[in-house]
Amino acid sequence: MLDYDGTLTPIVPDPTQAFLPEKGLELLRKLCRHPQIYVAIVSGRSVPQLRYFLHALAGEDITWCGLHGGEIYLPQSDQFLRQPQREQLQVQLQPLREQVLGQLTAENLLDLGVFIEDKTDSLAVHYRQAQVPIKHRLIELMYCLFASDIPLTAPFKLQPGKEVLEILPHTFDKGNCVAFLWNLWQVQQGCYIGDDVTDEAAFAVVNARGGLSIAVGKTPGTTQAQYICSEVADVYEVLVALGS
Ligand SMILES: O=P(O)(O)OC[C@H]1O[C@H](O[C@H]2O[C@H](CO)[C@@H](O)[C@H](O)[C@H]2O)[C@H](O)[C@@H](O)[C@@H]1O
Repeated sequence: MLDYDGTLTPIVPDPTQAFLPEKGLELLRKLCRHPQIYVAIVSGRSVPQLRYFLHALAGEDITWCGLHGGEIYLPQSDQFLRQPQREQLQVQLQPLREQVLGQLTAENLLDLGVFIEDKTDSLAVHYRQAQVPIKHRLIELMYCLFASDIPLTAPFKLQPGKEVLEILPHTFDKGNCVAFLWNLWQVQQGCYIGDDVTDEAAFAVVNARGGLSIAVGKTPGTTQAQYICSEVADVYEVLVALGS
């Protein structure tokens, strides 16, 4: 089970440009064709976005988990699983979307390197390209909104990531997603590789089930993962070892 951004592909300034290097594609293809391995991508991106970036793997036996587990496509049964309350949550997200957009516009933050990636069921507010004072102001605004307007924000959590704050339903969680796949596949030996705070929930589940957890770019003491790799190139070495 593999995270996408920062794990299979290096972090880049523009999220629309996070294409998978050819070597990563080759390794994933090989793993997908391995008779004893199930492959899943477990990402904060939506499933359609992941499949766009990885269109070269179309037709391969790969399970797609998007929106931090909020949606899962299982190719074996051709099933697209979504959270049961999805439509109601989309309706509840709309006034919060308008509130966030209104506040960012009022403070001109959208002209200063902040932008919203709208994933329909969730919003990612990116600030990688903003100056430090702007980042601080944005973070303050978002946390104040969540602390002050409980009726508006209650169905959602504010989840930090790499230079991003995501607004998403509480049930969208990589730990739940990994537990679901583990049970579905009746995994004997599982491995999860990820790089971000959102991957910690997945590490915890894998650790509790006796699997292998690997964090990318972390320092000891900052992650629950059992092992650390320093960069994406090291992840590829692990994939080579897993496939052989
Ligand atoms: O769970 P992941 O696969 O790691 O996805 C997490 C988020 O990744 C993307 O944003 C991050 O990567 C961008 C490209 O390298 C980078 O520009 C941005 O600063 C990072 O936060 C993606 O845009 C989000 O939707 C994902 O939730």
